Order: sequence, then C-alpha cells, then structure tokens
Amino acid sequence: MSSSTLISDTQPWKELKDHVEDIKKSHLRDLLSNEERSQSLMVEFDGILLDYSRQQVTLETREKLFKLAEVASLKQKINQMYNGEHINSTENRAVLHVALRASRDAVIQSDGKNVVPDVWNVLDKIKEFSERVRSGSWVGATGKELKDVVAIGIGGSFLGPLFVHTALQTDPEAIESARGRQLRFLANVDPIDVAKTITGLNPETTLVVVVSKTFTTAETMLNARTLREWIIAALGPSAVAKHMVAVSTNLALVEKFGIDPNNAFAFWDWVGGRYSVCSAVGVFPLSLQYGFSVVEKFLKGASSIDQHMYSEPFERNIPVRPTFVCVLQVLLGLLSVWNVSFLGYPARAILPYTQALEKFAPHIQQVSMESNGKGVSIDGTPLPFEAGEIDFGEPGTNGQHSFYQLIHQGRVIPCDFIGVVKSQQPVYLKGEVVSNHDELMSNFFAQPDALAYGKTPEQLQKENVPPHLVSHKTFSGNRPSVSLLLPSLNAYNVGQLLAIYEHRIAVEGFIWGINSFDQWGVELGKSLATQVRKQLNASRTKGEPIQGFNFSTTAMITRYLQASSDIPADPPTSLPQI
Ligand SMILES: O=P(O)(O)OC[C@H]1O[C@](O)(CO)[C@@H](O)[C@@H]1O
Repeated sequence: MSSSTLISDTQPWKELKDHVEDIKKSHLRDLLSNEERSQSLMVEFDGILLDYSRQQVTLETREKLFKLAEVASLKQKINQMYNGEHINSTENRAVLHVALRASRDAVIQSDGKNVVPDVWNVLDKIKEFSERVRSGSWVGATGKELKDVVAIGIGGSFLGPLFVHTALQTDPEAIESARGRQLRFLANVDPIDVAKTITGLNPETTLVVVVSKTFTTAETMLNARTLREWIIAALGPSAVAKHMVAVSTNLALVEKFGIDPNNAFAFWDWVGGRYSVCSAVGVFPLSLQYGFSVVEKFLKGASSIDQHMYSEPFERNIPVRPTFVCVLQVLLGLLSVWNVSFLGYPARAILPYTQALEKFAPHIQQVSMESNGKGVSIDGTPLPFEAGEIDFGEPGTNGQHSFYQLIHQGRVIPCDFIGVVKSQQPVYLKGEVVSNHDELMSNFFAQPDALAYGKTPEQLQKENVPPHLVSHKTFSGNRPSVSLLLPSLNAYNVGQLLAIYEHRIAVEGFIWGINSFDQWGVELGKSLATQVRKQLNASRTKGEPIQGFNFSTTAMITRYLQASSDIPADPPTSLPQI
C-alpha cells in the first residue's frame, strides 16, 4: 500500500466490511459454545491473561484483521517508531517513549544519536535528588524536611502520574516507602483547585514541582506563579530556590521563571505529553513519594511489554499444539479497529475491578482520544470513516450501579474488564461466604457473560415473569468485551498495563493511517481563550467595550463582567482562604 492510499481503499478493509454481514448472523451465545474457539481466543504474556473470546469475531475475522495489519504496514510502522524516525510528521518529531524505559545498555537512536544514555543521566539525577529530599539532606528554607510534594501540571503532565500514584498508593511495598510523605497534584486553573491542593499544607515542608513540557501552558504557569506567591508570602523570595523545582523540555523558560536549572529535570521533544509518564514527568514526583527503586519496577514492567512488541512476530501458529500466539497489544488494537470501523461501535468502556485503578480510565481517555481523535490521514486527506474511540470508565463495581444499565440494555459499548488475581489489600471476614476480593471478582467474572449471553423472552417466560414485563427484562446480549487478568497490582504490573494501552492506541492509529502523535485539535480553543483574556483585562482595567465577539458571547461576557463589577481593577495579591 502506498503511503497516500487510504486504508479503507484496500482489499483487506473491503473484505472485512463484507465479513461484517457473516458476523452479524452469529450471536456471542453461540460463538461461546465452541470451546475450541474460546481456547484459541486467549493469549498470555508475562503473567497477564487476555481473553477475547467475547469479541464478535471468529478465527476467520482474526485472520482478516492480520491481513489488514499487513496491508497497513503495521510492523514497518512500529519499527519506524522504535528506530526513532520522525513519524510525528506534522511536528517533525520522533516518537520514542519506549526509550524512557529501555535498559541502561539498550541502544535507541534518534537523529543518529543513541538517546538511552541521556535518559539514564536524567534517571540517575532523579534518583540522587529524590534520595536527598527523602533522606532529609535537602531541606526547606527554614531547615525543615520537605515531606509534602505538590506536582503542578495538566493533561499529559498530570493524568499519567496521577494514575500511577493512585495505583501505588495502596500497594504494600509502595505504602512502606511512602510512609510520612504525601504527593498532591494541581492541574485545573480553577482557584478552587489551588485551594483544595494547599489546604493543610505548610509551605515550610512543601516542595513544588512544576511539570510542563513546553513551560508555556497557561493553566500550569498561572498555578506555578500562584504557588510561588504562596511560598514567598510565607517564607520570602529566597525560599523559591529551595521549594520549587521543575520538569520540562524548555530549560531556558524554567530559568526565566526563577527556578535553578540545576534543579530541573529534562526530557525531550521526542516524548509526547500524553506518553510522558515514564519520563521525569512521572518518574520524578513518584520517586519523591515512593523512592526510585519502586518507580524503576514500574519502568521495567512497561519495558517488558515494549520488548514483546518489538522482538516477537505479531502472530504465529505453534504447529505442535494448535495454538495461536500473538502480541497482546497488537491484537487489542486490531480488535478496537474492528469494533469502531466495522461493527460501528464508537465508544469503549474501561472497567477495572480494582479501586487502585480509579484514575486509569481518565488517563487512557487522554492517551486515546488526543491520539486518535483525528479527521484526516497522516498526509492530510479527509478520512471517509470515523477514527478514534470515546473512552470512559469507572472501577467496578461502582460503574455497575451507574452506567451499566445502558451497556446492558441500551447502546452497545465494547468493554474492557480488568481484574487482578491478588488484591493489594486482602480482607476476609470470618463467617462471610467469600473474601471481599472474591466478592468483587465475582462481578468481574459475571458481567462479561451477562453482556455476551443476555436473557431471552423464553427464559423469562419460564421464570413466570408477567408478560407486560418481559420486554423490559429482556437482555439482547451479543455485547462484546475483553477481559484482562493481571497477577497482582504492584509497580511492575502497573507499568505493563500502561504500555499495553499505549501500544494498543498506537496500533489503532497505524492501522487507520493517521498521526496519533500530534494534537492540533487543542489549539483553536486556546487561542480564542487568549482573545477573551485580553478583553476581560481591557474591560476591567480600562472599561473598554466588548468587541470582536458574536452576539451570544458578547452577551455572556457582558453579564459576567456586570455581575462581578465589584472586583477592583488592580487588586492586591490574594490567596485561598481555606
Ligand atoms: O506539558 P505541557 O506543555 O504543559 O502540556 C500539557 C498538555 O497540553 C496538551 O498539549 C494539550 O492538552 C497536552 O498534549 C499536554 O499533555
């Protein structure tokens, strides 16, 4: 396939389109009765089991999807990524987040240079600095130990680190190493978020980490200036040097802000914001909280998945046993394309059966929707099909008491069920039928079958359900899901899970033929906000009339300014009062 051909014009795409009709004739209820099929739709790697037997696929579908991968040059595109080619063509950048978790002796080139030594220089610096803070050899301006950390950042400079922090917070090893310390995040420019973040914190014992790839993001920089004021108000201007550090690719702006570049942790333009949790963006704040050795395990988990993707052929039959082996994340990517582009299901629910993963769906929302929410192919041709998925999710069982009604009887939403064999926090009450974790996992095992099988009117009639309720209580079934079972949820497993989803999303983009690594769609709103900001300032300070906006926006801004006209034009600095 030439680089300018749309994937939808290829023969394998057309064959999959035709194949949809065959699949629609079958029901998951019937597909699941074929045990041989179910067995061959399970795959295991490094302790993780993926069961995709509840996808609306046959072995023929899978074969056709691999043909699609071939015509999309998936293997070549992945190799280009790992080889540091500038696959983010609209920004002329390499995409090398895999280098962030490569082992010290690995060689990964970008623009003719092995980037791994640079990665490890920063990791070594993080280790050294975080140990100084944790051991109390780096202290605040008044000589007190810095036990609390506030990481300021938004989007990719926030969601990934928050997800990993939330996952580790209940892990026994991580708890032990975080004893007496706390890590908080400040993302929203809303002053309420500032208030919530600093409530109960003492500037004397707080280290503020400003995390921003560009060091220009409006929300992050205003929040950084706000916390700088908070520190100065309590401890004086010279305290900034001891209480503020940074993570950025833009060390010149870090210095201009007033942070010593020696106390800044670099990363590179070949790390996309949403793929940056394995850079200093995540590794630095997490190392301050948990120690570098715990975070290193997280990196190793991600690296294991990276190597699987790079070194293994995507699919292969083991002739001695009729077993089909394939790379888990490639398969997941192909199945997502199947669900979105062929079966027409636009959304995906991410349903971890562990509270520790409560921030996983919000993180994947950014990784997936900012990566694949595109309307043109990589060479700018409008797509004649929809790319991208609408991702959302909540931990089970909370989601069951919220939006599962729609998933069971309303729209068809392919679901990712994520379960863990060993709970981080086992609880067993004497006299209870099962442990608390078994109770949770009973739901993890039951829900995929409820979605797949449904419940027929005949079954309901046999149960003597009153006729007027039969249609209300009928479940159509045939609703697809995948189940991922992790052995436990330690730092290593969290790294594996992250990398599986990162690669899955990249695979989807490679198949759709889009650029999954730029994000032009966030720019327009930003520039319009700049225009509004200027107007608000001009109207408040000089009484200038509102101009340059349509009727609706003018009316809304007028109302806003009139109703808040008591705010003085040049007020003294104020900080939250709670
Ligand atoms: O790290 P920065 O440069 O502050 O950017 C934050 C986020 O803003 C975006 O550019 C747009 O939302 C994201 O891609 C990025 O993660």
